Amino acid sequence: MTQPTGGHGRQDGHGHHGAQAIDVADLRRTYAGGYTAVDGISFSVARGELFALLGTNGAGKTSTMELLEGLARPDDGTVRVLGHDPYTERAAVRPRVGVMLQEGGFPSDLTVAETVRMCAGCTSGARPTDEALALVGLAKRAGVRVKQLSGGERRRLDLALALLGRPEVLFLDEPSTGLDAEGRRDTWELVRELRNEGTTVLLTTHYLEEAESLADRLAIMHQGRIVVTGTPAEVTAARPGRIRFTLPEAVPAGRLPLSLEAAADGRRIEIRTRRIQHDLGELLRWAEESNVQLEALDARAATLEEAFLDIAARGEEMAETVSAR
Ligand SMILES: Nc1ncnc2c1ncn2[C@@H]1O[C@H](COP(=O)(O)OP(=O)(O)OP(=O)(O)O)[C@@H](O)[C@H]1O
Repeated sequence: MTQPTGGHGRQDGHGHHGAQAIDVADLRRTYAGGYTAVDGISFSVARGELFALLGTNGAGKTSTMELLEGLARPDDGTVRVLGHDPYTERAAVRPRVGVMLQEGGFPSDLTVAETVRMCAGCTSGARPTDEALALVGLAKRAGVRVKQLSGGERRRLDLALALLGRPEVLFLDEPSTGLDAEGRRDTWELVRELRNEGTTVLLTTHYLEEAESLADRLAIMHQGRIVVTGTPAEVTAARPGRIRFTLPEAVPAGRLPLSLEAAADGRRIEIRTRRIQHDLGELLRWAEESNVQLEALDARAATLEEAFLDIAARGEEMAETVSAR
C-alpha cells in the first residue's frame, strides 16, 4: 500500500477547533420489538484520536455506529459528530465523514475501477480512482469485476470508498474481518497513517490485538452498555497479572510464602496478582533463600484479551461496580 496523501491535517475550517470530533451522551436505541440494543452510553473521541469500540456479539457496537453515522435516530441521548447532529444535520456532517459498513453492497457487475469512479462522482473533492485503489493495495485489480473479488479484496474496496472524500472522521465497522494476516497488517498500517495525518477514527473490531496495537483509547461494550473505557494500558492495568512456574518434586506447594495467593495444580503453580512486581520479588527471594529451582517461570501483565473475556463472563456485575464509582 502507498501512503495516503493530501490529508486535511488537523485544521478545521468550520470553527470547532479543539472540540471533540465525536461526543456521545446517554445514548439509547431501542428496536421495534422493544429490545434495547444501546442502553445509555456516553463517550467522546478527540480530534485525531483512534478509538476502538469492542464488545461481545450483539453488544450493540453496530447499533451505536449507525447512530453516529446518522443512519438512525437515537431514542434518547445526544450524538455530535464534528459539532453537529449526524441525523438532523446530515448535510453538514456527511461530506466530512467516511463510512465503511460491515457489509458494503455494491453492484457486482461493475469493475473495481468503475465502482470507485461511480462513488467518486457523488463525492466532492474525491481522490483520483488510482490513488484510492493504491491506498488499499487494489491498483492491480482495477479492471476486475467486483463479483470476482475475494472477500478480503471486497473489504479493501469498501475501505477505498470510505476514504474517497478524504474524510475528517472515519467510521470503520470491522475493517479487517475476512482479511488474511498480511492484509490485516496493511490495513493497520494505512489506518495508522490516516490517524497520523489527523483523521479521527472510530473502529469496531473482534481482533483484540488490533485494538491493542491501534487504539489510543477504547471502550468495551456488553449488553448495550460500556463496561470499561480507557487506553489499552489502563484497561488491562485493572486486571491481575499472572505468574506461573513448576515446583521441584521435593518441594510441596505448602512451603510457598503464605502472602502469595497461589493456586496449585500438582506441581504447576499459578499466582494471579495485581502487584506483579512485588509478588514476583517475594517469590524470587524465597526461591533464592530456600535454594529452590523454579522451572518454566513466566510472569506477565494481563492482556486485552483477558480483560475482554473477563468482561464477557462477568459483564453485568462489572457494569454495576464501574457505574457505582
Ligand atoms: N433491526 C433490528 N431489529 C431488532 N433487533 C436488532 C436489530 N439490529 C440489531 N438488533 C439487536 O440488537 C443487538 C445489538 O446488535 P448489534 O449489531 O448492534 O451488535 P454488535 O455489537 O455490532 O454485534 P456483532 O459483534 O455481532 O456485530 C443484538 O441483540 C441484535 O439482535
